[in-house]
Amino acid sequence: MEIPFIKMHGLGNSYVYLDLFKSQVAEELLSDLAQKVSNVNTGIGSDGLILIHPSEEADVGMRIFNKDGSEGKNCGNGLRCTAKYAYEAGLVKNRIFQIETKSGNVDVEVMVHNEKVYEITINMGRPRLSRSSIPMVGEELETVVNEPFKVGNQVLYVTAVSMGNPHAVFFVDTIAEAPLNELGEIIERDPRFPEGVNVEFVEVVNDRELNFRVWERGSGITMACGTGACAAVVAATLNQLIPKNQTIRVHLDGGDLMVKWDQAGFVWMTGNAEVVAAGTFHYV
Ligand SMILES: N[C@@H](CCC[C@H](N)C(=O)O)C(=O)O
Repeated sequence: MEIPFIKMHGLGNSYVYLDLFKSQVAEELLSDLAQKVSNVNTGIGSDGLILIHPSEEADVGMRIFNKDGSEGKNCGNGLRCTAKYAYEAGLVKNRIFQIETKSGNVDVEVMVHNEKVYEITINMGRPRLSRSSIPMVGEELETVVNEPFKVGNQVLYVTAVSMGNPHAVFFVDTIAEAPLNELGEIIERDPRFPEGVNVEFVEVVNDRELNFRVWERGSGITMACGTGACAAVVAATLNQLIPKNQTIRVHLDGGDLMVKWDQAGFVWMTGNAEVVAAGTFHYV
């Protein structure tokens, strides 16, 4: 089967995108297709697959599948790429529009120069903080902030945040010491997170900057995670490491995102998105 695709990335977090306004793929093939396109040797090479589809609730819809074929409910970098594509391909006519995700609709604004989108701001909604909304097992509390979290012989301290998908944030003294390879997969699959978790290590540089590295659920180490950067700002605020209602520059492996958790409780993310390639994937 020949499947038309576009490859895009947000700060190096790359996905193969299918425009389902133009073509269709059967639901039962999607998980397998995500694994195949993601393979760097036998596929296109990406962190997963994203579907851009017609929506009855918003202007356009987005679904995300991780590299291992599992479906996620939200994707910050994917949202910026979807927004860029939707505007440039004429799926939407205005610079301000809505995208539907499996975790709700988000408001989007694209900045345009010569008909090209060069920056995207997304209202990522209010973080969900209760233990059951992560979800994380244990006594239901309003928040899970700096809670001791034993992994093997070590005790780490976790702050848990849902941005529509689950994040476990750990603060480290220096980002170079973030134990991504050693602990990323172990924490992702820890039974205390029944749906798995995205794992972030964060260094507070000062009250306006964070250094950030991520192990993503279903994809492993990636160069950036938009929902993760939002979760990091929320977690740093909850731990009183940065002030609320201030724009924070988050340094990810693939570049920077600007994130603000505002007075009304909404998290705003601003960054760019790039098109890498377009073509046809030969799916067998
Ligand atoms: N890269 C994403 C998040 C993708 C989904 C995530 N791995 C999950 O399973 O929740 C982002 O930019 O937010």
